[in-house]
Amino acid sequence: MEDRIISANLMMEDQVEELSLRPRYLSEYIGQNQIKENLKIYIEAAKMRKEALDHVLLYGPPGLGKTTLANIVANELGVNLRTTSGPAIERPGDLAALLTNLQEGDVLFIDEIHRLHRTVEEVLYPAMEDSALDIMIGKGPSARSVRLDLPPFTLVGATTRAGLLSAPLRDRFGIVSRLEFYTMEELSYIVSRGADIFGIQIVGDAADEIALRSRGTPRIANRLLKRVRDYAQVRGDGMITEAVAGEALQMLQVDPKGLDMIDHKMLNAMITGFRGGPVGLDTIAATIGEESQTIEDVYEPYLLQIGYLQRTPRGRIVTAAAYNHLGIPYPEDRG
Ligand SMILES: Nc1ncnc2c1ncn2[C@@H]1O[C@H](COP(=O)(O)OP(=O)(O)OP(=O)(O)O)[C@@H](O)[C@H]1O
Ligand SMILES: [Mg+2]
Repeated sequence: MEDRIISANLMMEDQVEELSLRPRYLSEYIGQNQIKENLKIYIEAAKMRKEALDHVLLYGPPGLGKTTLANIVANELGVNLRTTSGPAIERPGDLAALLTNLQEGDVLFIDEIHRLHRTVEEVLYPAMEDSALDIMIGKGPSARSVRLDLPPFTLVGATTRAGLLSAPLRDRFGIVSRLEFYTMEELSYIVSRGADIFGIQIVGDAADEIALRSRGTPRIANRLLKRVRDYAQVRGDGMITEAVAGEALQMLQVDPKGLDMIDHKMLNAMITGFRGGPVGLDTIAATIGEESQTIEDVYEPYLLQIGYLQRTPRGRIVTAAAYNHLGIPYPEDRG
């Protein structure tokens, strides 16, 4: 995948700054109000009962705040957080080692949990359900399974693709939350908060302008803010005015809806090559030279959300709204 300014994926340079921008408590976490409200109650109840919080599954497109929430859950509970990811756990023994090192009430965060190996996943079932670990001792006919007790813990799983989770795994999460794209107002607030943390001045209209182009995604809002900050420092006096923000965003080739070159390429290819669809995902992918999975996880969710694309059983369709945005006449015979 190309590195693009509005990519919701993490680039190296961002990782350090992400740490400083990342909210640490629910009170600093903007938006996702329903999820916050629920978590607040569950966390408080678990603390009152002095029990581990039920297992939590967080899912949604990249950059919406899953990792951030996992950290917050541990902070709010006042417990340790162990972080790992699906592909990082190669063998069942690796997971067993992680689990036996947990202290009572700890949070184990498994990112990209849909990528757990099957054999590893099976270790999780008794761990999640009974706080137990089944270990095989010996080999061949004399092999037997021994059950070890684990301290009660909370598993927080994150994934961009809940659909790929096996049913037995999904069913073992007591709390399942889908993160939604953020509203303009929320993103504008996130931008202003970021500017505060960076110690730069930004006018409200400029924050709105950045929010508008952030594809409902805090990670993109923060990244655009940083690029605009650079521009303001070099071309202006450091203050982010509406004019400075406008010029900087223009230079970044992100259009007023937050669409970039790749979105344009994809929509244009579907319109010129396939009369706007329906086109199968794999065909789109081949036409623009991207992977189907990247399109499905990263590019498409926002286009679906703003109603520029539609999913049908026969493939994706470009909507009239998208034609309109691109300034291309909508074919009359399509009603
Ligand atoms: N609710 C929020 N309020 C303020 N900032 C946020 C919020 N959610 C996310 N952010 C910011 O966006 C950045 C990206 O969030 P995070 O890493 O949690 O996303 P993610 O869902 O885990 O993404 P991925 O799927 O790529 O792992 C964070 O570093 C943080 O600065
Ligand atoms: Mg993450």
